[in-house]
Amino acid sequence: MELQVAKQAVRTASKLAHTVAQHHISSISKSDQSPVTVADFGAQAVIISALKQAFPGDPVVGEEDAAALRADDTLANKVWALVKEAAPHDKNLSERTNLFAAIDAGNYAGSAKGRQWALDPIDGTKGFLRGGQYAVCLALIVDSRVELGVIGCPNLGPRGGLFSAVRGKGAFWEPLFEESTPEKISFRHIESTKDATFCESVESGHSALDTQLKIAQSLGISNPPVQMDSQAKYCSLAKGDADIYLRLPVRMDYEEKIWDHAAGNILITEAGGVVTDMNGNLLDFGKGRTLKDNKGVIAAAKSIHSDVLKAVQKALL
Ligand SMILES: Nc1ncnc2c1ncn2[C@@H]1O[C@H](COP(=O)(O)OS(=O)(=O)O)[C@@H](OP(=O)(O)O)[C@H]1O
Ligand SMILES: [Mg+2]
Ligand SMILES: [Mg+2]
Ligand SMILES: [Mg+2]
Repeated sequence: MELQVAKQAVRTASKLAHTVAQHHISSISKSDQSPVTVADFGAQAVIISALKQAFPGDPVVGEEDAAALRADDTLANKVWALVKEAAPHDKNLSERTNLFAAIDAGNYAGSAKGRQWALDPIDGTKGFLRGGQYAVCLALIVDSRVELGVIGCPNLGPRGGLFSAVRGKGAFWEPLFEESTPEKISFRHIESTKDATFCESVESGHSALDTQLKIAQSLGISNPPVQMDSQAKYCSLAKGDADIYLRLPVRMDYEEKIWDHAAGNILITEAGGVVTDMNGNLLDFGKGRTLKDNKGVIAAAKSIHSDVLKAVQKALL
């Protein structure tokens, strides 16, 4: 039930974003200087509305809020038109006033106990703006642990990708905009770290790419890294296109957001990988809206994760 609802909602939101991407996209700048677009707001509205219909009692930790729309009627009308086109029969979104409430329902502060959804309506908004990779990411967290994750990647591969994982059930790929049987995916088998390929951030402000280069060298890696925005990085590892994703903090005061990692986290573990922080601890999704207790992210195949962790710790001594 949860999986079907999450997949349908991510498909609808991905279609909305993909439609916006066919035209010139403008963005507004949030208080942290990061960009947000009409597609981020629209995708958050349709996903939260679908969740509230199926699971009215479940809280949602979503990235966006409706403040900018409440203050700008033209912007609100644009988002409303997208939402009506993407989800014309949604009863929770029958009037424009419902739009703000749906988006603002993502304001949950997070908790260590019980169910909560983590939603990144568009992850990699910068990638979205440059026509690169971006991802619609939704995860169900129960008692601080991710139980289900769904990621829509409109630009990953010729048919896009809908990635999904449920704890204990494996990781799957299917084309994003067609109905077809999901295919099981997994990490590729590699014997040694020297054969590995990194998948890394595009933004040097999001991850210490210079340090990562040194770590790659210390692991004997000569393959050039693959750079892409968003949780499409986790998807690439899970389907065996790359082997290591490092996200090493550039600023020690930055706390990673749970919606930037939750769906990718279970996709990795269900595809045969391991995710820890740079101290080797599992990510704790029960500390609020951020991963307060973790610094850095290391995702890799089970067979090489401990070697990668050692190399990271040596490089940061
Ligand atoms: N300083 C800093 N450090 C780490 N992460 C940050 C930082 N600033 C922003 N963000 C978050 O990065 C999210 C995008 O990450 P990506 O992996 O797509 O970025 S990139 O590959 O580095 O370009 C991006 O998510 P979206 O806003 O959903 O695009 C942000 O939540
Ligand atoms: Mg994000
Ligand atoms: Mg986002
Ligand atoms: Mg953002």
